[in-house]
Amino acid sequence: MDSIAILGGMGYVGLVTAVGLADLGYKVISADISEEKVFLAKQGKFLIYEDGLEELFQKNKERIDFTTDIGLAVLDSSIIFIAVGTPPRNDGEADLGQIIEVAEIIAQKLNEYKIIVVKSTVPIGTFELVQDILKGYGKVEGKDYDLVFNPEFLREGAAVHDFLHPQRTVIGSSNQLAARRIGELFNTFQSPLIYTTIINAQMIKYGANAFLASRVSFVNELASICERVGADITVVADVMGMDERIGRGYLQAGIGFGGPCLGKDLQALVKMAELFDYDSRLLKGVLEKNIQQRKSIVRKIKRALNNTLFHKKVGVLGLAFKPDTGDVRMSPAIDIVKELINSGADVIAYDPQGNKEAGELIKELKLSEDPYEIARGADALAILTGWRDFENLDWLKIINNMSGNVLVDAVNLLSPEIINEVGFNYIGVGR
Ligand SMILES: NC(=O)C1=CN([C@@H]2O[C@H](COP(=O)(O)OP(=O)(O)OC[C@H]3O[C@@H](n4cnc5c(N)ncnc54)[C@H](O)[C@@H]3O)[C@@H](O)[C@H]2O)C=CC1
Ligand SMILES: O=C(O)[C@H]1O[C@H](OP(=O)(O)OP(=O)(O)OC[C@H]2O[C@@H](n3ccc(=O)[nH]c3=O)[C@H](O)[C@@H]2O)[C@H](O)[C@@H](O)[C@@H]1O
Repeated sequence: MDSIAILGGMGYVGLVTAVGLADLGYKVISADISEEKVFLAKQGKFLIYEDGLEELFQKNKERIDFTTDIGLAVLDSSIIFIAVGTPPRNDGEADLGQIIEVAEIIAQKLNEYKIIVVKSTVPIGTFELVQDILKGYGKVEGKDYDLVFNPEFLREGAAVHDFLHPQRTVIGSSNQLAARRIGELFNTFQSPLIYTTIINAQMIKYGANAFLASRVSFVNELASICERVGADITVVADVMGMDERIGRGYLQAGIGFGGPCLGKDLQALVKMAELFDYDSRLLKGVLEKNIQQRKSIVRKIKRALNNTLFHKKVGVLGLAFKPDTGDVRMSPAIDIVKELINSGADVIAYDPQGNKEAGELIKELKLSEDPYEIARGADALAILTGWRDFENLDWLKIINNMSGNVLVDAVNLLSPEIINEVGFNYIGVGR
């Protein structure tokens, strides 16, 4: 049976892939440069929280090893998955530094034929770069190694579920045999296995994320129009989604898309298009609308407070980029909080899971572990993440703690009728 190395094995994708492949019965070596993450993992502790991950790990732990020795992981495996990060550079292009680092180590340590599977989201040109690195060490494609792209479609917060129940598995390669061997790893899943070229697989991954982002910006654009004409976007989007051709997903208007992926991949796609002489004005518009959306939330809060944020006390509920995760990376809430603070507001925030990470990002941000505490003396409250728990807060107790009555619900979580009845001045998005 194949033994599998996962490089970047302590990241969101790497760890879930490692645990998931172990659950499919494979022996896995999860290798990562982060000494801290590997040290904790050896004790069965992980820095990321994903529903079901710990249980799945406990069930399969005899099949998983953790190491910081990337070279050893390469030597000891017949299939190498690369799941390192591809963060955005300042200009929006994907930073391939981590990919280059691991490709160099693979090239140095490759001792016999292995299949190298890239799981990270990587732009066109990356596979040629990896081939060049391997060639530089005298490694010959087809003899010493073959390359496969197996893009990942999991969502944070539902990562284990998405790994175990993929809607499709995409295998891109120019080598049929290598592609089939990787496809076989996943052949217990009921979903379709798609074999295609590497370039198609790359465009499938970027296309999927760009389309999800476009839906979000599209519904936010409609919301902006609804707001002005006096319609309710929640009703409009709900009924639009009943048409099977449109579908219900990603039609929730609100604060805009955030997180480490949709925005990054959309920017990378725009840059990639530019490198191939195409100016994608449509996709640039999607990004622009997303930035506008965040600004419009700040404007709503300001307007409701007589057009000034200076010395106004604003309580913030939610910092994570979406509910069910503590991840605040590229969270719209973080940008909004920074803008409020820069405009002179006194901000205190609460997130069920993201407080610690947010505090590291915004040093001057006051945090509380108690949602009622942030309302104390507040002129306005803003809901910036759609945590379901917020729906069940005692809103009467909250308004009694406040000095004002403004509630900006940037994620359209609450029912305006119920909340207004409590005495709030409810302000949603597109309704
Ligand atoms: N987070 C997500 O939900 C999804 C991410 N992706 C893609 O998967 C890739 C990984 O994303 P995440 O898991 O979120 O990133 P991450 O930042 O959580 O994990 C990357 C891991 O790689 C490690 N690393 C960095 N340099 C290394 C090196 N030279 N050798 C070994 N390990 C190294 C880091 O310590 C870290 O643990 C990205 O390309 C991303 O776009 C794709 C689908 C979903
Ligand atoms: O490539 C990736 O990294 C992943 O990116 C997204 O997953 P994720 O970033 O975890 O989050 P989503 O659940 O897709 O949400 C993205 C953002 O859109 C926002 N959103 C989503 C849906 C919606 O209707 N409205 C809306 O504003 C969310 O609040 C969040 O900020 C994709 O959904 C995954 O398929 C993909 O694998």
